[in-house]
Amino acid sequence: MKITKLTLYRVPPRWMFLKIETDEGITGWGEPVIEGRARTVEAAVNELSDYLIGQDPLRINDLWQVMYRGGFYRGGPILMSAIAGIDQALWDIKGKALGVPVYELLGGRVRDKMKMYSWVGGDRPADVIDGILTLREIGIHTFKMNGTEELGVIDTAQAVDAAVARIAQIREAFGNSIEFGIDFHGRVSAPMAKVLLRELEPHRPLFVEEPVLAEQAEYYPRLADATSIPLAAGERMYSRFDFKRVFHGGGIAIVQPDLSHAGGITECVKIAAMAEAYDVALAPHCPLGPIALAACLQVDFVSHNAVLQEQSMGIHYNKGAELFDYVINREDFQITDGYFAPLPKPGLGVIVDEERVIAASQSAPDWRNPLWRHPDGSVAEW
Ligand SMILES: O=C(O)[C@H](O)[C@@H](O)[C@@H](O)[C@H](O)CO
Ligand SMILES: [Mg+2]
Repeated sequence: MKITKLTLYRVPPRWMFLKIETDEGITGWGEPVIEGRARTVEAAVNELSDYLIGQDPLRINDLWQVMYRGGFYRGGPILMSAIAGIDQALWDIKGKALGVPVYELLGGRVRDKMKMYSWVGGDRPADVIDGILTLREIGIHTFKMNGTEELGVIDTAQAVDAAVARIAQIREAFGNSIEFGIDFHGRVSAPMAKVLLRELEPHRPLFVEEPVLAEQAEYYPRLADATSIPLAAGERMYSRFDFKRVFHGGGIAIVQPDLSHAGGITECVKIAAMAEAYDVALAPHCPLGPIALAACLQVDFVSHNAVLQEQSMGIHYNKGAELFDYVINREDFQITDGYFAPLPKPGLGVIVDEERVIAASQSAPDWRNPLWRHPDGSVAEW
């Protein structure tokens, strides 16, 4: 079998889908994108296609090494997202060629269902209570929300109290009938993370995500020593080589590699295995589309330490399209009492509505994340 063509579609809300065609009529789909830099990843995928056209798509490991090691400069969000989406599509082709879901190619399922969670509240974490009440109606009991708005490197007791009060309200309203993670979203400095973690401790969040920016990873062990709240990170780490420093340094209880940013299925199953060796849980990051989610689920079902799966239904970013709008077999993404069933179909398990993708790609927005500023006019972490 030979790869004949790569086609990219940028589609609302902020996703990009890749279709890889072969000379035997089998096509694979992937989702290579970095939110806010889709056009840059588009260019990277097009450059990498030089290594792919004419090659055997079933030799995923070799193609992965060629794409990664073939360039003198490697790693980082753009290149690893491009490789990720291509890798997803190659696994999709292989599964379809052999008539089995990808998890069968990775040794079969270690579990019968996979626990998921939903976002509540938006960029500025307001009315999370209503969001939780609505989602509980459809059997979802685990949530995630942003922990703060803009926060200064050193901020006020008032700002800390506002962040904590929101969380206290949730526990007051729901007790421990629900669970929730708090995403600091990299908005919190190391000194303020220590303050916030201490104040949040009594409310027992399931985890605190990105307690500091990934570039401040050396603080993870110190912050972990200062709190009993499990710390999570990973969406802004892009390969085993980024994660190995975090495993070695310690402090992170849950790693969250993004299947569309960290080199795809080939790389993320290896990151999951490294995590297991350090007794670290896996909770793949996925605020993106259905192909990325399907790739996550393929890894979840073969990873003993997979504990939670993010998905973007109702997320505040999905303006202009919802998670399953481009999926024909949405019934396969069965959620029962907050758990996904394994995807039954060959490959990644997603049947893409190509017509709808092509139509939507005509009006794809150039999504950018908001640029926030502090009251003094300086740039704030979003
Ligand atoms: O946990 C999450 O989903 C992420 O922090 C998410 O909010 C960001 O990755 C966002 O997609 C960046 O544009
Ligand atoms: Mg996050």
